[in-house]
Amino acid sequence: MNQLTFFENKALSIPDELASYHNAFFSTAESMGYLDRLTTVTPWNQETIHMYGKMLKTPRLTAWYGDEESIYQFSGNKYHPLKWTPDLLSLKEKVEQKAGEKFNSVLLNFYRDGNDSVSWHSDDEPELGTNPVIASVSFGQPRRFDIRNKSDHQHKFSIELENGSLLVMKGDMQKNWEHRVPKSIRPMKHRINLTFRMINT
Ligand SMILES: O=C(O)CCC(=O)C(=O)O
Ligand SMILES: [Fe+2]
Repeated sequence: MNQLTFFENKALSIPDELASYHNAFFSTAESMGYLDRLTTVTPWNQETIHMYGKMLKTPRLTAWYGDEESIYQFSGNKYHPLKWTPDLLSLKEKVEQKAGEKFNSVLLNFYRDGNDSVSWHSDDEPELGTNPVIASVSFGQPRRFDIRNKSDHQHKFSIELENGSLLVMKGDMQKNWEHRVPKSIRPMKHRINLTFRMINT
């Protein structure tokens, strides 16, 4: 069973208007290949963020790829993307076909173990536009993905993002909802997540 929330024995998935989930979008063998190659060839970075007057290290490693003009502004910094690799371009094409959308950039997250995480946030930067479609691919260790309503934190959903899965977020998912990947006290192996985005330039 993948879903963690249940109602009368029926698994509750994310409402269709917020996201669609595709398990085994990539085969296990394909996924393991991508995980291995992306782990080793990506120039991973650990960003520092300013929070509560402290400089904190982001609890995961990241990398940003995309078309040259897909510059991403965050906390007063401008991030220039790395150039597409053949692997990332082929992933982008498959994901674009399924999502029925074009993307010009991808953010890679590397969760090294259960201590790595991403805390509650929405991907609502202005350059993503209103109601963006964001396609999220996961390789490696399955991790829990939580979603909660911004105005009612008790209104929430959880799913497990499995090896080779594709989650397409859409509608008002970024406007009215937040998401996270929580830390886990159970031992966790490597996971790489890729979120394909269209940055308006
Ligand atoms: O790792 C994930 O599944 C989510 C990553 C995420 O939310 C993000 O990069 O904005
Ligand atoms: Fe996100």
